[in-house]
Amino acid sequence: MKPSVILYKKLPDDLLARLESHFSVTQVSSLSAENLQKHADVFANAEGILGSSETVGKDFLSHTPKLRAASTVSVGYDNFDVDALNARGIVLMHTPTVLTETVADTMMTLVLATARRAVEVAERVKAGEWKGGIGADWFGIDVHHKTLGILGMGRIGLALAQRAHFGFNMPILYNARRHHQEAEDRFNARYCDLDTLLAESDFVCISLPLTDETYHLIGAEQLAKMKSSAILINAGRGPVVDEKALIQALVDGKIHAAGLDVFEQEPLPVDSPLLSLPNVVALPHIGSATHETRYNMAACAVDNLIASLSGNVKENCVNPQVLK
Ligand SMILES: NC(=O)C1=CN([C@@H]2O[C@H](COP(=O)(O)OP(=O)(O)OC[C@H]3O[C@@H](n4cnc5c(N)ncnc54)[C@H](OP(=O)(O)O)[C@@H]3O)[C@@H](O)[C@H]2O)C=CC1
Ligand SMILES: O=CC(=O)O
Repeated sequence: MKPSVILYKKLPDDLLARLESHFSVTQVSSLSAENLQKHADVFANAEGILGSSETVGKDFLSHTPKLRAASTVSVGYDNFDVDALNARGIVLMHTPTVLTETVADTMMTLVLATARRAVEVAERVKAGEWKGGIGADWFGIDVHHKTLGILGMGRIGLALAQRAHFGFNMPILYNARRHHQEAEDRFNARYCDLDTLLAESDFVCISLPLTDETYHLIGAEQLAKMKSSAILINAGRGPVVDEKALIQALVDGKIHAAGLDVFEQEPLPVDSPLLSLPNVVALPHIGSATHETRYNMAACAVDNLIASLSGNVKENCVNPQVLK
């Protein structure tokens, strides 16, 4: 008999067929309490789950006594209680690498859009305000040759550094837990502590995961250390930045602008003050959202679930210690 798995995200037809050739698949709309109750038998027998964004913690695990593997269609896994998975010996698989270049493109989009005020001035054109030669109130600031600071020099940070160094001649500063020789050799990136990065960067770009250590890493104190001409870009996770402090810094002119793909609460509430600030570009968490990359992520997640439930894991495992 095929192992039973629960799918809580829509998949393209060919990938669904691939999943169904290995497993007995039950598709649910979400992992809500309502669905857990409605499909209690299915959850009780599930050996694997595949989907994204939903919280998988102790409560969920109490409904899935036979679970052996979880496959998330994302690289970030802060929505999983990894300690609880480890305690049960459940393998957690994710989708690094396939999305790296696309997310770096999104970060560069935010750098350019905020510096050149692309969204704001395009709105003014649509509103019929372009009536003659434009004046300084339409101008932005240069990106090329400015200093780009990267918080988190992992896969995405490295791909961003590549774009900034080769494409825009930008000096690169970075901070991570360790030095990254590849970034220093290929992009002439300079490792520095957080305070130095904040003080010297024209763009502070966050490509960090959300962990206990990175929660509110950027708050009022850190924002005050940035140049008043600097721009903050966050495509890591919303709670890495204290959003209230960010709003205050933007309102007070402590920093010049912000480009955000992630927020403390998603979807961003329609009454968020961020939405009424002209110097904010807010994207709806589209870091990896291209047709090609989302397909590749889904394919990777399907392969990850097949590999993990057949005891054939070679890559993309968050907690390899449970495999031993
Ligand atoms: N907006 C979006 O749609 C997307 C957002 N993301 C987010 O981006 C994150 C990064 O992805 P990816 O680059 O693949 O991950 P990596 O694991 O390759 O890189 C993470 C980097 O963060 C650094 N880091 C972690 N903790 C700390 C800390 N406490 N202090 C300083 N540096 C730290 C790591 O340091 P070290 O190298 O020293 O270990 C590493 O350089 C994801 O976890 C996810 O949250 C990812 C994809 C899409
Ligand atoms: O935020 C997206 C991810 O893949 O992580």
